[in-house]
Amino acid sequence: MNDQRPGTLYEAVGGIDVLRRLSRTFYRGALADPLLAPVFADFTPTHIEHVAVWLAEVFGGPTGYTDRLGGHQALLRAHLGLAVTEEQRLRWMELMAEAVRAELPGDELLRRRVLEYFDWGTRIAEDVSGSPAGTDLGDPGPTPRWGWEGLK
Ligand code: HEM
Repeated sequence: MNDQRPGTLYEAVGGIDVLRRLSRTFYRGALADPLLAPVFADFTPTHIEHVAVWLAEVFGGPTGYTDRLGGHQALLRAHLGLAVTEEQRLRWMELMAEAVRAELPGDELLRRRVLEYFDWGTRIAEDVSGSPAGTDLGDPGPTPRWGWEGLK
């Protein structure tokens, strides 16, 4: 993991509009998928924007999720009670990998780092989703940051 590059993953993906497209393409797939659609029964279009804003912050861009949307704790709380299975997590990863191939620049290291973040993050989402809605998560600390060498 010593393949250092200058700048942030946020800059390398091409900024917020690319992350919006990534999020939109992913949800188009997820909502059409028989295994995932039931999990997203309460989906609204704001979801697409919120995921893009979260990813921007994780990848070293603007801190909009912490500033306006409740930060790390709100992100974790959104997954409480969903009871995500490992099979659903793996399907989520497959659909995100397709979205990454469709929407991100053709830079293999960049794509790999982004998918490594999703592999890490979906395991946390699955774990948290096993606790009931409203569970007190304590202070999870600041929003995680992911760069060219993974978790910062
Ligand atoms: C790195 C992995 C993940 C990220 C970055 C992520 C991101 C987010 C964000 C930002 C929200 C809040 C949306 C909003 O405010 O409207 C959210 C909610 C949600 N996520 Fe995830 N998520 C991840 C993994 C997963 C997985 C693996 C599943 C299920 C298979 C999942 C299912 C959901 C659902 C159903 C909601 C909506 C909950 C509600 O109704 O409020 N997420 N996610």
